[in-house]
Amino acid sequence: MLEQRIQQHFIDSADLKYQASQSLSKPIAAAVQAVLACVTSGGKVLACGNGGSAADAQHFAAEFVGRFERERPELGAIALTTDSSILTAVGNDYDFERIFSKQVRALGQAGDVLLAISTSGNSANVLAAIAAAHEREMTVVALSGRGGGKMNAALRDTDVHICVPHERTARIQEVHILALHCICDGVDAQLLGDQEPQS
Ligand SMILES: O=C(CO)[C@@H](O)[C@H](O)[C@H](O)[C@H](O)COP(=O)(O)O
Ligand SMILES: [Zn+2]
Repeated sequence: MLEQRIQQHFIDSADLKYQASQSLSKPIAAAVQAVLACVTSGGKVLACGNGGSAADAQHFAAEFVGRFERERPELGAIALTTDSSILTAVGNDYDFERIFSKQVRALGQAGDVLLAISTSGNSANVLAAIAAAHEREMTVVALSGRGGGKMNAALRDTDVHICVPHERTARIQEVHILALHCICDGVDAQLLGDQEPQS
Protein backbone atom coordinates (compact mmCIF):
# COMPACT_ATOMS: atom_id res chain seq x y z
CA MET A 1 0.00 0.00 0.00
CA LEU A 2 1.31 3.42 -0.99
CA GLU A 3 0.92 5.09 2.39
CA GLN A 4 2.81 2.29 4.10
CA ARG A 5 5.58 2.64 1.56
CA ILE A 6 5.78 6.36 2.26
CA GLN A 7 5.81 5.77 6.02
CA GLN A 8 8.65 3.28 5.54
CA HIS A 9 10.72 6.00 3.81
CA PHE A 10 10.20 8.27 6.82
CA ILE A 11 11.12 5.48 9.25
CA ASP A 12 14.23 4.44 7.30
CA SER A 13 15.41 8.05 6.95
CA ALA A 14 14.84 8.77 10.65
CA ASP A 15 16.58 5.51 11.67
CA LEU A 16 19.65 6.33 9.60
CA LYS A 17 19.82 9.88 10.93
CA TYR A 18 19.51 8.65 14.52
CA GLN A 19 22.22 6.04 14.00
CA ALA A 20 24.54 8.40 12.06
CA SER A 21 24.28 11.17 14.67
CA GLN A 22 26.86 9.25 16.70
CA SER A 23 29.37 8.44 13.99
CA LEU A 24 29.09 11.62 11.91
CA SER A 25 29.12 14.31 14.61
CA LYS A 26 32.93 14.16 14.80
CA PRO A 27 33.68 14.61 11.06
CA ILE A 28 30.92 17.23 10.77
CA ALA A 29 32.51 19.19 13.66
CA ALA A 30 35.86 18.91 11.85
CA ALA A 31 34.18 20.26 8.71
CA VAL A 32 32.86 23.26 10.69
CA GLN A 33 36.38 24.01 11.92
CA ALA A 34 37.86 23.67 8.42
CA VAL A 35 35.24 25.93 6.84
CA LEU A 36 35.44 28.45 9.69
CA ALA A 37 39.24 28.68 9.42
CA CYS A 38 38.81 29.22 5.66
CA VAL A 39 36.19 31.97 5.74
CA THR A 40 37.64 33.85 8.72
CA SER A 41 40.94 34.20 6.88
CA GLY A 42 39.30 35.55 3.72
CA GLY A 43 38.86 32.25 1.90
CA LYS A 44 35.85 30.75 0.14
CA VAL A 45 34.15 27.42 -0.34
CA LEU A 46 33.88 25.93 -3.85
CA ALA A 47 31.13 23.30 -3.96
CA CYS A 48 30.46 20.56 -6.52
CA GLY A 49 28.49 17.38 -7.14
CA ASN A 50 26.21 15.74 -9.71
CA GLY A 51 22.41 15.52 -9.85
CA GLY A 52 20.95 15.78 -6.36
CA SER A 53 24.43 16.61 -5.06
CA ALA A 54 24.63 19.54 -7.50
CA ALA A 55 21.45 20.82 -5.86
CA ASP A 56 23.10 20.33 -2.45
CA ALA A 57 26.16 22.31 -3.58
CA GLN A 58 23.89 25.19 -4.66
CA HIS A 59 21.77 24.95 -1.52
CA PHE A 60 24.91 25.25 0.63
CA ALA A 61 26.30 28.21 -1.37
CA ALA A 62 22.96 30.03 -1.03
CA GLU A 63 23.01 29.64 2.75
CA PHE A 64 26.59 30.84 2.98
CA VAL A 65 26.27 33.88 0.71
CA GLY A 66 22.71 34.76 1.79
CA ARG A 67 22.08 33.45 5.25
CA PHE A 68 21.20 30.29 7.15
CA GLU A 69 18.95 31.09 10.14
CA ARG A 70 20.51 34.23 11.56
CA GLU A 71 21.80 37.51 10.18
CA ARG A 72 25.56 37.55 9.84
CA PRO A 73 28.20 38.90 7.45
CA GLU A 74 28.17 37.25 4.02
CA LEU A 75 30.41 34.19 3.69
CA GLY A 76 32.16 33.23 0.44
CA ALA A 77 30.85 30.18 -1.39
CA ILE A 78 30.46 29.34 -5.08
CA ALA A 79 28.62 26.35 -6.53
CA LEU A 80 30.59 25.06 -9.54
CA THR A 81 27.41 23.54 -10.98
CA THR A 82 25.59 26.64 -12.18
CA ASP A 83 27.40 28.33 -15.08
CA SER A 84 25.95 26.59 -18.13
CA SER A 85 28.46 28.25 -20.46
CA ILE A 86 31.43 26.92 -18.51
CA LEU A 87 29.82 23.50 -18.05
CA THR A 88 28.97 23.12 -21.75
CA ALA A 89 32.25 24.57 -23.04
CA VAL A 90 34.42 22.35 -20.85
CA GLY A 91 32.16 19.33 -21.33
CA ASN A 92 32.11 19.84 -25.10
CA ASP A 93 35.72 20.89 -25.75
CA TYR A 94 37.41 18.62 -23.19
CA ASP A 95 35.24 16.08 -21.35
CA PHE A 96 32.66 15.91 -18.58
CA GLU A 97 35.31 14.76 -16.12
CA ARG A 98 36.90 18.22 -16.17
CA ILE A 99 33.79 20.42 -15.65
CA PHE A 100 34.65 21.03 -11.97
CA SER A 101 38.44 20.61 -11.91
CA LYS A 102 39.04 23.38 -14.44
CA GLN A 103 36.91 25.74 -12.32
CA VAL A 104 38.84 24.73 -9.20
CA ARG A 105 42.12 25.53 -10.96
CA ALA A 106 40.72 28.84 -12.21
CA LEU A 107 39.16 30.03 -8.93
CA GLY A 108 40.79 28.08 -6.11
CA GLN A 109 43.43 29.61 -3.89
CA ALA A 110 45.48 28.23 -1.02
CA GLY A 111 43.31 28.16 2.10
CA ASP A 112 40.02 27.77 0.22
CA VAL A 113 37.84 24.72 0.86
CA LEU A 114 36.43 22.34 -1.76
CA LEU A 115 33.09 20.86 -0.75
CA ALA A 116 33.02 17.63 -2.80
CA ILE A 117 29.70 15.77 -2.74
CA SER A 118 29.18 12.27 -4.17
CA THR A 119 26.91 9.59 -2.72
CA SER A 120 28.99 6.82 -4.32
CA GLY A 121 32.33 8.55 -3.81
CA ASN A 122 33.08 7.52 -7.40
CA SER A 123 32.03 10.39 -9.69
CA ALA A 124 35.04 11.08 -11.92
CA ASN A 125 34.45 14.82 -12.17
CA VAL A 126 34.26 15.16 -8.36
CA LEU A 127 37.43 13.07 -7.96
CA ALA A 128 39.20 15.30 -10.52
CA ALA A 129 38.06 18.38 -8.55
CA ILE A 130 39.62 16.89 -5.40
CA ALA A 131 42.94 16.41 -7.21
CA ALA A 132 42.78 20.00 -8.51
CA ALA A 133 42.02 21.31 -5.01
CA HIS A 134 45.11 19.55 -3.67
CA GLU A 135 47.17 21.19 -6.43
CA ARG A 136 45.87 24.56 -5.19
CA GLU A 137 46.65 23.72 -1.51
CA MET A 138 42.98 23.71 -0.61
CA THR A 139 41.41 21.57 2.10
CA VAL A 140 38.69 19.18 0.95
CA VAL A 141 35.48 18.52 2.86
CA ALA A 142 34.05 15.40 1.20
CA LEU A 143 30.52 14.07 1.61
CA SER A 144 29.99 10.49 0.47
CA GLY A 145 28.24 7.22 1.27
CA ARG A 146 28.56 3.53 0.35
CA GLY A 147 31.88 3.21 2.16
CA GLY A 148 33.35 6.26 0.40
CA GLY A 149 34.34 4.54 -2.87
CA LYS A 150 37.31 6.05 -4.70
CA MET A 151 37.17 9.16 -2.50
CA ASN A 152 38.96 7.20 0.23
CA ALA A 153 42.14 7.00 -1.84
CA ALA A 154 41.74 10.54 -3.25
CA LEU A 155 41.60 12.31 0.11
CA ARG A 156 44.50 13.39 2.30
CA ASP A 157 44.79 13.06 6.09
CA THR A 158 44.25 16.82 6.41
CA ASP A 159 40.91 16.60 4.56
CA VAL A 160 37.55 15.87 6.20
CA HIS A 161 35.44 12.89 5.08
CA ILE A 162 31.77 12.69 6.06
CA CYS A 163 30.81 9.20 4.85
CA VAL A 164 27.16 8.25 5.43
CA PRO A 165 26.90 4.59 6.51
CA HIS A 166 24.26 3.53 3.96
CA GLU A 167 24.04 2.05 0.45
CA ARG A 168 20.99 3.83 -0.93
CA THR A 169 21.52 7.13 -2.80
CA ALA A 170 18.31 8.79 -1.59
CA ARG A 171 19.02 7.99 2.08
CA ILE A 172 22.62 9.19 1.73
CA GLN A 173 21.44 12.46 0.15
CA GLU A 174 18.99 13.01 3.00
CA VAL A 175 21.84 12.80 5.50
CA HIS A 176 24.07 14.98 3.31
CA ILE A 177 21.66 17.90 3.43
CA LEU A 178 21.35 17.47 7.20
CA ALA A 179 25.15 17.50 7.49
CA LEU A 180 25.33 20.67 5.38
CA HIS A 181 22.77 22.37 7.62
CA CYS A 182 24.84 21.29 10.64
CA ILE A 183 27.89 22.93 9.04
CA CYS A 184 25.95 26.17 8.43
CA ASP A 185 24.63 26.12 11.99
CA GLY A 186 28.05 25.30 13.45
CA VAL A 187 29.74 28.15 11.58
CA ASP A 188 27.01 30.57 12.69
CA ALA A 189 27.33 29.38 16.30
CA GLN A 190 31.10 29.92 16.23
CA LEU A 191 30.73 33.36 14.67
CA LEU A 192 27.69 34.66 16.57
CA GLY A 193 27.39 32.59 19.74
CA ASP A 194 25.28 29.54 20.31
CA GLN A 195 21.88 30.99 21.17
CA GLU A 196 18.81 29.40 19.58
CA PRO A 197 17.58 30.91 16.31
CA GLN A 198 14.60 33.29 16.65
CA SER A 199 12.50 31.53 13.99
O1 LIG B 1 19.38 12.60 -6.92
C1 LIG B 1 19.62 11.57 -7.50
C2 LIG B 1 19.16 10.28 -6.97
O2 LIG B 1 18.43 10.47 -5.77
C3 LIG B 1 20.43 11.54 -8.77
O3 LIG B 1 20.20 12.74 -9.52
C4 LIG B 1 21.93 11.42 -8.48
O4 LIG B 1 22.35 12.55 -7.77
C5 LIG B 1 22.72 11.25 -9.78
O5 LIG B 1 22.44 9.99 -10.32
C6 LIG B 1 24.23 11.42 -9.60
O6 LIG B 1 24.84 11.38 -10.88
C7 LIG B 1 24.87 10.38 -8.70
O7 LIG B 1 26.25 10.69 -8.53
P1 LIG B 1 27.05 10.37 -7.19
O8 LIG B 1 26.22 10.79 -6.01
O9 LIG B 1 27.31 8.89 -7.17
O10 LIG B 1 28.32 11.17 -7.30
ZN1 LIG C 1 17.63 12.49 -5.30
